[in-house]
Amino acid sequence: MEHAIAVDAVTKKLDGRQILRGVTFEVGKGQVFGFLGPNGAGKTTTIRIMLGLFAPDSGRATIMGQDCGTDRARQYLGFVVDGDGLYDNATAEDNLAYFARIYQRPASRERIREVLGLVDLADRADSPAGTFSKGMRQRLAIARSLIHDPDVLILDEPTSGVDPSAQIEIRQLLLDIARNQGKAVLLSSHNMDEVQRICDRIALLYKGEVVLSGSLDELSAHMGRGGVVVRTDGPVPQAVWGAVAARPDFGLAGEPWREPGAPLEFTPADPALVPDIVRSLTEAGARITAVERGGMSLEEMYTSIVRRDRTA
Ligand SMILES: Nc1ncnc2c1ncn2[C@@H]1O[C@H](COP(=O)(O)OP(=O)(O)OP(=O)(O)O)[C@@H](O)[C@H]1O
Repeated sequence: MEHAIAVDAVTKKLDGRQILRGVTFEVGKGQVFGFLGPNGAGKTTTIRIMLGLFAPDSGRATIMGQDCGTDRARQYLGFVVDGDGLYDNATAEDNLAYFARIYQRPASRERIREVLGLVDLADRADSPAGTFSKGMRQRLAIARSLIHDPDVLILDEPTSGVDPSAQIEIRQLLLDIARNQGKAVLLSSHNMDEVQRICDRIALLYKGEVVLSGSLDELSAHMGRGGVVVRTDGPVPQAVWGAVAARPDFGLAGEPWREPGAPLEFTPADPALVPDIVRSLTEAGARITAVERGGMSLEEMYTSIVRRDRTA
């Protein structure tokens, strides 16, 4: 299947410095893709290449199979980067009409009202953008990026600086755009919780390279090494942890007796050992309240990679 966005071994030098060192990732239609990385990792440079503002030194970047930077690629692409780019004195409707003309796809009044409805601003069509809250401006900017019905949407920190309830609305909108309209949404973000909530897949860029990529479920299970977390009712008595610590194949992690009330974490040699772990704990007198799969959160994955390297 053709990828909506395909970035393949892209390199880029700026001012004699190697900024991108072979960046590769793909985004499919209907997906929300999280593009992550610490400051200076090269996200904006990669986004500029996708928007056609920079050409790669080597490698290839395409939007719906068309080379980034070509008019054909641009027609498939909507974006909100570097602020919302709205005209404060123009009404919401006029802002959209203006951008539709830039895309050489003049939009009918019906189309403009339809897109404003999608971002829940239909009743503010005649209000100047300057009267809108930050969250409403961001939704109007997203509407603007959708006016020519692109297949791909690229958003740089779309919820930065908006209040929590407006963030929820924007996330819901992005999910709707991907799931119900089948568009590919690439979202750069420093907010791991947000990415974990709405993204299907991620790429973590670090020092100009993708150091982690894939579906969040797979990454979490893989980096958590298939472990399990067992929660108990009250502190774990010595006899209980002693019973499971005596079985190296159970893979008891840490020293639970040092932290009264902490859950017991295991990375068993074989997932089939989980019922044996539960039985051993119960027989030793533990009152188990929950057994959970112990994958890593995205934030834990991110910090384990970035911190590990910084301290190396
Ligand atoms: N036009 C330019 N000329 C020279 N160097 C640049 C240029 N643009 C960016 N850089 C450098 O490239 C590196 C990567 O920057 P980039 O903006 O792509 O990172 P980023 O991942 O988007 O970071 P942030 O999260 O802070 O936005 C930085 O060291 C930056 O100083």
